[in-house]
Amino acid sequence: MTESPRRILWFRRDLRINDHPALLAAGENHDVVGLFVLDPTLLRDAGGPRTVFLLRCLAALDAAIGGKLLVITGDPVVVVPAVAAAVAADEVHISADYMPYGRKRDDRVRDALATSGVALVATGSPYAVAPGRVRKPDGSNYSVFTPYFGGWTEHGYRGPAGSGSGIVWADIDGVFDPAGFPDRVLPADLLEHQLSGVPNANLSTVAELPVAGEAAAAATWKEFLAGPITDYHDDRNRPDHEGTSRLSPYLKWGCIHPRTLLADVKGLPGTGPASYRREIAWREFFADLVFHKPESLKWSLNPIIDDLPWDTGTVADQHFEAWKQGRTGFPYIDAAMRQLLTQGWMHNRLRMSVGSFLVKDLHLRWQLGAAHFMDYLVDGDIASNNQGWLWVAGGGPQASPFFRIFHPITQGLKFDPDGDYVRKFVPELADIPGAMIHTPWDLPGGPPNGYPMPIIDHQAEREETLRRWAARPPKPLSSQQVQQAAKHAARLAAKEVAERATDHPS
Ligand SMILES: Cc1cc2nc3c(=O)[nH]c(=O)nc-3n(C[C@H](O)[C@H](O)[C@H](O)COP(=O)(O)OP(=O)(O)OC[C@H]3O[C@@H](n4cnc5c(N)ncnc54)[C@H](O)[C@@H]3O)c2cc1C
Repeated sequence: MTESPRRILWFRRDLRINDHPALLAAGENHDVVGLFVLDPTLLRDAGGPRTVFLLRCLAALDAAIGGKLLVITGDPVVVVPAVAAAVAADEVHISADYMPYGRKRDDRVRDALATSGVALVATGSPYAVAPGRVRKPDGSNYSVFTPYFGGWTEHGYRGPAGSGSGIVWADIDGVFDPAGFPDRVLPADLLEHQLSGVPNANLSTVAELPVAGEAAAAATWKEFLAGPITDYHDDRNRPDHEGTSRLSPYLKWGCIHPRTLLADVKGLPGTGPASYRREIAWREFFADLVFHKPESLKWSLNPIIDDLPWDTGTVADQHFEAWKQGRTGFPYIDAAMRQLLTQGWMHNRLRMSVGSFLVKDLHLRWQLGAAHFMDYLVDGDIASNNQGWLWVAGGGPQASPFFRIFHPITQGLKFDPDGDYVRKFVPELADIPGAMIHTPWDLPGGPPNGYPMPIIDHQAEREETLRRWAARPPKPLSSQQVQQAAKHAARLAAKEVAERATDHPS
């Protein structure tokens, strides 16, 4: 045992030192040991861009705490108690995890620590309002965004937790025996990604990942606050503008906390900051939905969607491949799919359009698209991604109706009117001026430079989707559903256009 009391801050999706309630709790009258566990189970499902970005975030965190971050590969149920014993810590502090895997893991780690009298203490979460907190007056959870947003606003959230600069990072040299931890990963390996020994780690990456870490997150946010936020309400729908904050990868790994963002936009005039706050609430709403309905990570909550006849076989496989590679022959769709491959990111409007294209033009299951997104998105977040796909596919409680089908050409003409977005990611078409880029098959001689002809006829596939929907297996409605449908129809008749325009995650 050593003289100075120590606690562990087990970092997970909170890779920062400021506005970090769990870190402040750990550091109260104690030196803190920073620990991150590279869990092979989580790495198995993480795509290359996300894993590489994570490693770079860890390297940045390590530098920020004077090179004192312990990174160890293994099952947290084994690693966390072993490190607690090795550094003689009496408590392990965490930001609570609300996703299904994280909740179970934390329960197991709590039990394992308890056998040696060490407490697992949770303070805060990756959200401004933790999942499960916002409830209807009758105690049930919300399944539609607009009322949730009202409840979330009424519930309120705390201000930022303050700076972590006063934390004393424990000096464990001479206490911690590295020989007992052969799976320790050194900072240099994090940066260089020399992690061939880490089970399941996918280190294939894309060329253009954002700069990682807390300082980069703060700089990105500052830049957004200094300008683009003013026009965010309109610009967030324009993939040809740099109109969104690009904070999603940082929010994913907790390099910045939504509480900080919400505090900074509070009181700012205009529609931009108000819209931004609403988008942050979408992230919280989706986490809340998954908290209450973890099964929605795999299946549609409306079972009719999964029961529809979906395409399989050779042509379906070819279509899926063309979609993944950005070679469908629809420039707006292909630009987005190529942005995903080269930047590990895609604009929200395009996430909806390419999703609709996969599900309603190619008749492929949403789960295929969700998995491909998780392989490539640097911001890949299980709750936002799956609920985003459920929204697109009409499979969630808060969803676009299945019969709403995005048009792959008119969406491009509307949101990328001069074709600048397409031009950036589809070099074969770069010489086509203006809006003509969206319909290259109309050019004399067809699409240039080997760019493909459309792989499907949108109008025909749209009709096919509607045909399959009309022929869906009948499912009798309960009397409660009949009443709800009648109320819903009356409400829609009153303000249909306005409701549909605002009640979708864009
Ligand atoms: C099919 C589909 C899959 C998606 N997968 C993910 C994912 O894996 N990870 C992810 O973070 N977002 C996902 N989104 C939501 C959204 O597309 C991204 O959050 C957004 O594009 C990130 O860019 P930004 O940070 O510039 O967003 P901004 O417009 O600047 O928004 C600020 C923040 O608000 C949150 N936000 C904005 N829109 C949404 C939304 N529709 N749903 C949930 N949160 C939102 C994000 O945290 C975002 O960083 C998905 C959306 C769809 C339709």
